Amino acid sequence: MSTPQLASFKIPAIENEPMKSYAPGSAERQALAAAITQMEQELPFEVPCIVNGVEIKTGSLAKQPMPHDHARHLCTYHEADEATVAQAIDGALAAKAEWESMPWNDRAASFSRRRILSLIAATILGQGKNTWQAEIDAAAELTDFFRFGVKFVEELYAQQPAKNSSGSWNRTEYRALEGFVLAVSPFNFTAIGGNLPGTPALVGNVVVWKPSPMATYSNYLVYRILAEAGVPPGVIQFVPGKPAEIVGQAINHPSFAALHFTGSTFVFKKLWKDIAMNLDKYKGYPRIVGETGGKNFHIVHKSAEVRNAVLQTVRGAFEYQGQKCSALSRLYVSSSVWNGGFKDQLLAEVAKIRVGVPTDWSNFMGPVIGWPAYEKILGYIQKAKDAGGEVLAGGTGDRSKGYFIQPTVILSKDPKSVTMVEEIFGPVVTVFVFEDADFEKTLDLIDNTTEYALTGAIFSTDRKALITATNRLRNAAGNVYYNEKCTGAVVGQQPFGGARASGTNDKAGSVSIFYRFVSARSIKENFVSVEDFGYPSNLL
Ligand SMILES: NC(=O)c1ccc[n+]([C@@H]2O[C@H](COP(=O)([O-])OP(=O)(O)OC[C@H]3O[C@@H](n4cnc5c(N)ncnc54)[C@H](O)[C@@H]3O)[C@@H](O)[C@H]2O)c1
Ligand SMILES: N[C@@H](CCC=O)C(=O)O
Repeated sequence: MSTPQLASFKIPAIENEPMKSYAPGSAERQALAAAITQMEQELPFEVPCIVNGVEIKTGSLAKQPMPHDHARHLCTYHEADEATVAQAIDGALAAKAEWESMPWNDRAASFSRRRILSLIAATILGQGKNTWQAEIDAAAELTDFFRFGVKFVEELYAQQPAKNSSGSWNRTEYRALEGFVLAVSPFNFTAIGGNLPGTPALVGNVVVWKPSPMATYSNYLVYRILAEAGVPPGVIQFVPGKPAEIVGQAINHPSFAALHFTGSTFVFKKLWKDIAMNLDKYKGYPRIVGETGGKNFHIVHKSAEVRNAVLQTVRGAFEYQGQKCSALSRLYVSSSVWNGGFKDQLLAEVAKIRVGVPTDWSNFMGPVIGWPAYEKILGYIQKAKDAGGEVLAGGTGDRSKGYFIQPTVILSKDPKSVTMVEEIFGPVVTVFVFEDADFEKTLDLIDNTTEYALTGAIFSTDRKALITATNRLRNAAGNVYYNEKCTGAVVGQQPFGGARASGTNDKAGSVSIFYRFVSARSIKENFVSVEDFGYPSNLL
């Protein structure tokens, strides 16, 4: 028997989750310190796959090391094998009918969660974020994704045909996709881990979720939080393990209906091609949603307020060790500003940055995520040097205990040198100084230098310069900031995503993304019987 829905419910008013400051002596600092200590005492945790709400221990074990202390690991996890993935897909498809037909308010209730302290601690220890970065991610952004998601779906469902001809009623129904959604999430945001399965599930889809090996424990806690909040068994299947195998098996399945991916451009393009090659296997045309890499810029006009531009640059480039898709990595500065104090202030501020374990409150930067990232980032610094780049700050690393790289500033005379073009995903910013008179030429350069188009910021007190830059850079970034760093988009405030090689720009944190995970059905009901098949125009 279907469940009656006896009212049109309104969701409670929502605001962005207030962020806690963790100031010295505050209750939240004390509580978080205790949660971290407890987690450190209890680790390593054992993480199973979870299929149909049941823990599966395959026995094929992998570790998630802690990037600040690589000899120790936060968890050991069971890698999903072929049988487990098959069971996850079958189980999700079996859970689909009940979930998609559940009254919307009941589905929504499972996503109206509150912050969880252990998730912040897991993000600090497992992904190397300092407290503030973990707070904006695992507490604020995750909560916002879910709560605003509920509001966006309410808005989506309210979109109904504008007109009804006399004697009829038109309705639009937002069906879940036919089949299952595959969510493949990155290491760098616990919130994105939750959002990738959460968004499709909110609109009634069932999801097979493969988390990043480097964020397994925090993502497992997200799964548990959702399950405890009421997401039924089978609706989200948690299958950590070998990426290529698990993802390959899922996209080979005839019921594969959508990919919800965030990660590198390289992997996304590969998956898109694999899906295209499988097209004849599928029942429909799979939806492909992917937010990927960036090569984000700041341009500092001669009219810029220098102090603000410097400090925003430091945060944009070095927060979370530059491991945000939105991180600043190419900086264009007008020569009068560069020589008139920007350079000196930038280097003085960078020299103040403390790099070290994320559990030490005074560290602004922590470790990069792992050994391959460490090698890759230092490799890019070497390539920049080989190409004649001048390392003004940093350039070195220490991997004896954790993967630490100093904040690095490179000055390049060649605006198309390798570190101006390719995504590094680490604490490295390359500067190009342009003549004041070449502002417009530099805008074209920004537009043409990389394949990416994710975020950018314009620093100027001259409105005309802001307008010119905004127009000339129309397709160079999906998120643009004036006099503010190019990172830190907030759900419900700056819908996030870029175009070109940076992704499908479906705007996480807005109603737009939900359209990608529904397949609308138009229903027309007629209340007036016809009396003859002929038309008045047929009458003689
Ligand atoms: N645009 C955005 O919103 C956004 C947000 C966060 C991160 N990112 C991007 O993500 C990247 C960093 O994250 P990452 O290192 O986790 O990315 P990644 O591409 O290495 O991994 C992303 C996911 O894909 C999986 N994967 C890796 N190789 C695979 C393969 N061959 N087949 C199938 N799946 C595979 C990984 O296990 C992970 O779950 C950066 O490029 C960054 O710019 C983008
Ligand atoms: N919300 C983030 C984007 C996440 C990318 O990794 C920001 O804008 O900093």
